[in-house]
Amino acid sequence: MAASTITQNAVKALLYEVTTCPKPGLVDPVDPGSHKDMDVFTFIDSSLSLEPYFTFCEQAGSAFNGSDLRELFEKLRPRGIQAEKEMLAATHGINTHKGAIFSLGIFVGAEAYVQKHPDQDVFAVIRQMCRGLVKHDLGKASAAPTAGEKQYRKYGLGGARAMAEAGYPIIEDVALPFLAKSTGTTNQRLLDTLMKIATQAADSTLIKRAGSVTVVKWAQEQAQHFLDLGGAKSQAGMAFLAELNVTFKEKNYSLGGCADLLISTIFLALERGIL
Ligand SMILES: CC(C)(COP(=O)(O)OP(=O)(O)OC[C@H]1O[C@@H](n2cnc3c(N)ncnc32)[C@H](O)[C@@H]1O)[C@@H](O)C(=O)NCCC(=O)NCCS
Ligand SMILES: Nc1ncnc2c1ncn2[C@@H]1O[C@H](COP(=O)(O)OP(=O)(O)OP(=O)(O)O)[C@@H](O)[C@H]1O
Repeated sequence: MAASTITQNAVKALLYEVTTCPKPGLVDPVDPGSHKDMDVFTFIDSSLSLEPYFTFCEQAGSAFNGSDLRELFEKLRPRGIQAEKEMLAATHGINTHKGAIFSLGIFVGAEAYVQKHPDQDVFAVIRQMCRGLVKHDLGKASAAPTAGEKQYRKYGLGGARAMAEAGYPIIEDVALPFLAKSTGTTNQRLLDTLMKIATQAADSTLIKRAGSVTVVKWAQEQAQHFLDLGGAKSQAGMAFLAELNVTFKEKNYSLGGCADLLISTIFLALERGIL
């Protein structure tokens, strides 16, 4: 049976993001960036493996009729852990989409819920779904802390979880309006939107790889400089982006979190006919 529109747009969003080129440090069709263990084909395999997961998230969102939306998030989470395993089976053990399984799964569930409850707003629904998430996940010590858990202890940054609990303000207030107003080819619009996200995000993948939080301000300044030069539609912008890609690869930097935020932005843009 063909997947529904929501699920198709989720998979499409993953494929649009990896196709966008050239992204600094990230995997795209001509360059795996700072990710030597994967390439665009790994991302295609990973994206298609996640279709049953998005179908689940969509059905769960569509069927949910309770009064406490945290219960919807609690339904998605164990299925998300299974989806991580399915991704790793499809990629022979490589983490291509861990962050996207988390954030896009939330968006798919929320969007399906909103389609059944059209008086509600998707970002407000996400805020209700993820209420208390940072305290719940990061408020206790863990035996084998992840990068996100370590950064919470060291810098007080809540990473992907804090972004979800706040209802993704970077997407609602910055990325989606920016993409809606953007012009040019799809690739130019998506590159500019990625860099717009990078002017504001505190990306836990970047912090982990740099081993320092000061990298955040540096990366935000680089992204702003690219946009100030005229972005993807300008020769100066594209020349600067090529230099930035070299710097990212030399330093083994990656904007994995920004890529995930772009993926969810693309998903909503497809849902709303902006792309
Ligand atoms: C919260 C998640 C992303 C794990 O976080 P973790 O502490 O392992 O890592 P970390 O915080 O560094 O981020 C993981 C990924 O999130 C993305 N990310 C990084 N920064 C950001 C940001 N500011 N905003 C959004 N996404 C980001 C990146 O892709 C990164 O690789 C999720 O995988 C999770 O909940 N894992 C626990 C198991 C689980 O419940 N899985 C199912 C989720 S539905
Ligand atoms: N096009 C892309 N290229 C690379 N990473 C991406 C891309 N799109 C999204 N990401 C995100 O970046 C994350 C991968 O980052 P990273 O490779 O640092 O994680 P890791 O495999 O846990 O760490 P390491 O490679 O240091 O062992 C994934 O969770 C994924 O969600």
